[in-house]
Amino acid sequence: MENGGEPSGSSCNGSHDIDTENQEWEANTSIGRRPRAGFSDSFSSHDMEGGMYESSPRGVLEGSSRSLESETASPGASTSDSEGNQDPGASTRWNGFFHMLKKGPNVRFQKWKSVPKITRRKSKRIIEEMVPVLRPSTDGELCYFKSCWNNFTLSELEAATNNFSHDNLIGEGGYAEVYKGALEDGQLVAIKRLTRGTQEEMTADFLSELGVIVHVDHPNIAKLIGYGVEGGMHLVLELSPHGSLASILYGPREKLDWGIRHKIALGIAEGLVYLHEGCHRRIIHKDIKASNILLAEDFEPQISDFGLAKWLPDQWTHHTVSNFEGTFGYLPPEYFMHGIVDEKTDVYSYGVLILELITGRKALDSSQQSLVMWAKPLLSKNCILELVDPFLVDAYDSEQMNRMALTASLCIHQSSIHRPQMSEVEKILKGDAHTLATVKQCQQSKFQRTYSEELSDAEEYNSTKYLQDLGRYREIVLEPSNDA
Ligand SMILES: Nc1ncnc2c1ncn2[C@@H]1O[C@H](COP(=O)(O)OP(=O)(O)OP(=O)(O)O)[C@@H](O)[C@H]1O
Repeated sequence: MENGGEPSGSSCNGSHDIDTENQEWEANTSIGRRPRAGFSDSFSSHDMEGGMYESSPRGVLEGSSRSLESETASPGASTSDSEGNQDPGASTRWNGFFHMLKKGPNVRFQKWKSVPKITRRKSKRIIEEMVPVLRPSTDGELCYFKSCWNNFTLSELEAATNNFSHDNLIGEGGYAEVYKGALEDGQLVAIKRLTRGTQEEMTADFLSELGVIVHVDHPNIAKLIGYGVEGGMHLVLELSPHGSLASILYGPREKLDWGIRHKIALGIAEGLVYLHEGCHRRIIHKDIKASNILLAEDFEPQISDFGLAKWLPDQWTHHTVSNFEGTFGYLPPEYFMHGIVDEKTDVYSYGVLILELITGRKALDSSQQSLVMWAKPLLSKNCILELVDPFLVDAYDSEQMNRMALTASLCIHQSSIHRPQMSEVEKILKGDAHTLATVKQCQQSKFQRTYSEELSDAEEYNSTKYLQDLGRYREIVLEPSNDA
């Protein structure tokens, strides 16, 4: 297992900071594209009542654009439904939506205020009560898109970025180039310009990201300032002066003392609690990784890149994707094996991320060694000293370190049912002994009940299988047809 120098996770789309990632990574990026599950997902629910909820931000945006379908119609692009059937109307809806954005639309988006957690077991009546809140209404909660976010013209974006000059390029991902810019009033921004993938992939990414980010409002979520749809698809975000966590953790790491690492771990946990439990909708980010964590001036972390995010209706147990999307090294076994996505997908990725903060090692190193596989035996023997990043020497708070290591081991549990919820993670990190005792007790009883299951799981999904999956995935990504 190596320190530094390699990509953080093996991603078919891994985003990176321009200055810090190596050439090998760039090769991966240029070949690999993020396969979109949005066109072929199946939405698995045991008790879903068909059609009641939109399944993703795209659903809401399409919903908004449906009323404008007659405005613009353009044959050509199409998308598919959850069964993979082609939907020729999708292109029309998207075109209608973009047309509407260009005009400075009266599309109404609702800011999701924080609400008490509503469990999946809540009655149908309560779920139905929530529905109108999620749809355009006149309850005063709605805000008008154009009054909240700026619709930038292409010339404004060009002026801000010196014509998208290479000197202003601060990051690249699987779908986007990110440019530093200064608006007319002097505000510094990051302009994310979708440049890679097919038109459909870029549109799906744009709609997913816009559809989530305009509805969320939390100190640990990246802030949207506006958008631009002239000459391409652009998102204008507040600039994070320190770039991404990946750029610092695998760059000038001395900036990251223990206090900052702990602050980052806690802030990401709070952001995820908000996404999972604090919004009216359950939002699964699906791509939590070091390059998707931006750092504000005071190193407050902000979760960014909602291109893969999914909304889950309350009564759905999980969502199933049939195409792989996401980043190797950060994804849990049930995702590899069955395509299952729920909150515990993010919990697992979060566990990997805090292991990176503790160890200074990447989720996958250059020889495809998994950080999880390396750290698990050390965690189970409580060999904290062997885990800790040598850069820290012994400059850390031992209690906080123990809690972080314990949290990591809980979050990367092979079986999703044994992983804590993010609200429990937050409490454990803050030193809440009662929550820790409850989680441990709960784990023990689950362990007793599912011991045999656990054994068969362990046989089914071990490191060999992980590497096989990795190999298979790489083959798919490297297939020439993917670049066609
Ligand atoms: N607001 C911002 N401030 C500063 N840097 C940013 C900002 N947004 C993005 N970046 C930089 O650009 C990189 C790529 O951005 P992002 O991850 O959003 O692109 P992407 O194409 O959606 O990536 P992915 O391949 O993960 O889907 C980030 O890792 C970060 O280094």
